[in-house]
Amino acid sequence: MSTNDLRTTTRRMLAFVRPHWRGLIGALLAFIAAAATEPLLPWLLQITLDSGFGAPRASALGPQLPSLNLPKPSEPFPIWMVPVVLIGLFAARGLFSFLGQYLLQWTVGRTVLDIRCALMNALMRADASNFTQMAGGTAVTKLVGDPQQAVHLVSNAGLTLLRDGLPALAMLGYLLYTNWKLTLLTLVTLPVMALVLKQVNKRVRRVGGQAYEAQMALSNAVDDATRAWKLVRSFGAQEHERERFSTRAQNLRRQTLKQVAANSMAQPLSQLIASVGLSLIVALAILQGRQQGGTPGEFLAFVSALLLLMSRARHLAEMMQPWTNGLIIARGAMELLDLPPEDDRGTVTQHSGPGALRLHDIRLQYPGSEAPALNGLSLEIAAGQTVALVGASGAGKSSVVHLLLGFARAQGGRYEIDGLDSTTLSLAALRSQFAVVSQDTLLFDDTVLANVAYAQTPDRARAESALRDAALWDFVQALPQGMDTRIGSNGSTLSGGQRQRLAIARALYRDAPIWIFDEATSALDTESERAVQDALARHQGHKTVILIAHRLSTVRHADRIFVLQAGRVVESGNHAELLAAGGTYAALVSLGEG
Ligand SMILES: Nc1ncnc2c1ncn2[C@@H]1O[C@H](COP(=O)(O)OP(=O)(O)OP(=O)(O)O)[C@@H](O)[C@H]1O
Repeated sequence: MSTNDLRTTTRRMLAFVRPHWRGLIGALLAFIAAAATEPLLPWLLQITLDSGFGAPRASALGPQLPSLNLPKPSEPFPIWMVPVVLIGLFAARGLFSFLGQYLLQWTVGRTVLDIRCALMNALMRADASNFTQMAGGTAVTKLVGDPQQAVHLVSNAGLTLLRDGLPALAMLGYLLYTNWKLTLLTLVTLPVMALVLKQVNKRVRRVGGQAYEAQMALSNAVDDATRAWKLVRSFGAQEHERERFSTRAQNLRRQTLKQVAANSMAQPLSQLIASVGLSLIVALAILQGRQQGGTPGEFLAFVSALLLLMSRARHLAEMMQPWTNGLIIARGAMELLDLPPEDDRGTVTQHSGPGALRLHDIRLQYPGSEAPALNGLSLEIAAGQTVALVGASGAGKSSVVHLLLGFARAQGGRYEIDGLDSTTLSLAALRSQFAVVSQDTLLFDDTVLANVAYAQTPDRARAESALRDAALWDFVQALPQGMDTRIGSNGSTLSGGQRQRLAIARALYRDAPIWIFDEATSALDTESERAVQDALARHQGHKTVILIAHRLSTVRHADRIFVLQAGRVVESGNHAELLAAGGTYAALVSLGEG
């Protein structure tokens, strides 16, 4: 992490804190008020001693403290005042401390919330390509753990800056006032100390970055092992996963140790430099005292003030490490803010058409891949038509879906929807035209109803109709809480076929003009598949339906079948026409039947 990165991250953090500055100022005032009660304690003690026992007896108590030039009570005060004032003082101090902590945490909490929401926002806007590279655990750590930890570390460091910085300044003023020559000489050691601390900090930043990466790798290992728990157990791979985890955990331990070692170097090094400076100054002070005269009291006052300043300065130097570590974590999390967002330049934000599609000479190549996934692909689908895309694995069927939904942009060719160039539509407007059931069934840890009416206002009657069409109504009705039954993480309490039918019901519920079924019935038994096909047939003519299936029996009733090969359409027609043509489709059918 470079100094520039540190500065940028600090600016970014401050931008998140700024809206909550009132909380921060409130906390600061409360801390100052709490600190201000401290000198009152010795003063009260003095009053108690001087007046509580009657008239002051100078001979017994020795000389008055010269520095405490405070009002002296002349009359003995009533005894009941002792507990009242003492308790009142402690109560005020406690209250201000509590208020300071509370307001600080309020500010921290608000800031963390804002950062988390901004990160989630960035994640939701990020281009699809980001998700193919990002591990699930990474996003969780960056959104959940990192903001809290980063703001906590940085705010604690900031608090130290206030707690020690202000008294250090005051002490410096006092030293300059009493002996400016010697004090200025003391400051000579500062550049040396700054140089050493800079070197230490450089190392802290480097090993801190490595420790952060190691932590991310560990989170991802846990994410893999829990998400793929069935696979892990069926492969008997628990030991393998344990070892993968243990290797990464060891690495994190090593990196953390290096981090702690780097952090701990700051204190002894700064103390060593300080001791050189201190011995020099003390020697000079004695020399000055001998030559110019001066009382041992003056000498003692100067040296003790110097020691106090150094102790504060040491705390300030130590503050750099948590500050840097906090910023390293913050930068890691805020990387999400820099993810390239989706290319959403379309200006038409509302579209409601019949669902006609035209792709002409499309060329699509994924970033980083050698060959284009779609290479001169052309096809036309009239509104209300049911069409099928077939072809060998890797022919480009799913890439057509990616293109239609705007997850990937074509590098060449033209994609029209209802006669409009798709790039003129905003992504939200474009996607509102589709309901998709994808190859990998994705469900949410919520009720059946919430899954069917996903991200829309739930309408029970409409959900029931969608569940009936998806041949799942009988099953849902028999559940203990019907549509209000929770289905577990990714629908873990359902069978594969039930999960797929629920995903179908979700697509049917969405009132979009174009339905895409990408291998959507692969997990269904023949009876359920027939039921879904019957439901689709009932909508035929009202909806544009795109079916993608390896089992050709499921697409034979389509109005038109497009056969894809190496990213382009090589044949099209209905089942009978394509069989009669005796081309690729006929070969695929005979392969399937054979
Ligand atoms: N995100 C991606 N990044 C890079 N290449 C990709 C990506 N997705 C797909 N591809 C490549 O694009 C080509 C077409 O893939 P696509 O998924 O469209 O095929 P498909 O016909 O749907 O295959 P299947 O029937 O196996 O699902 C393949 O060569 C694949 O490796």
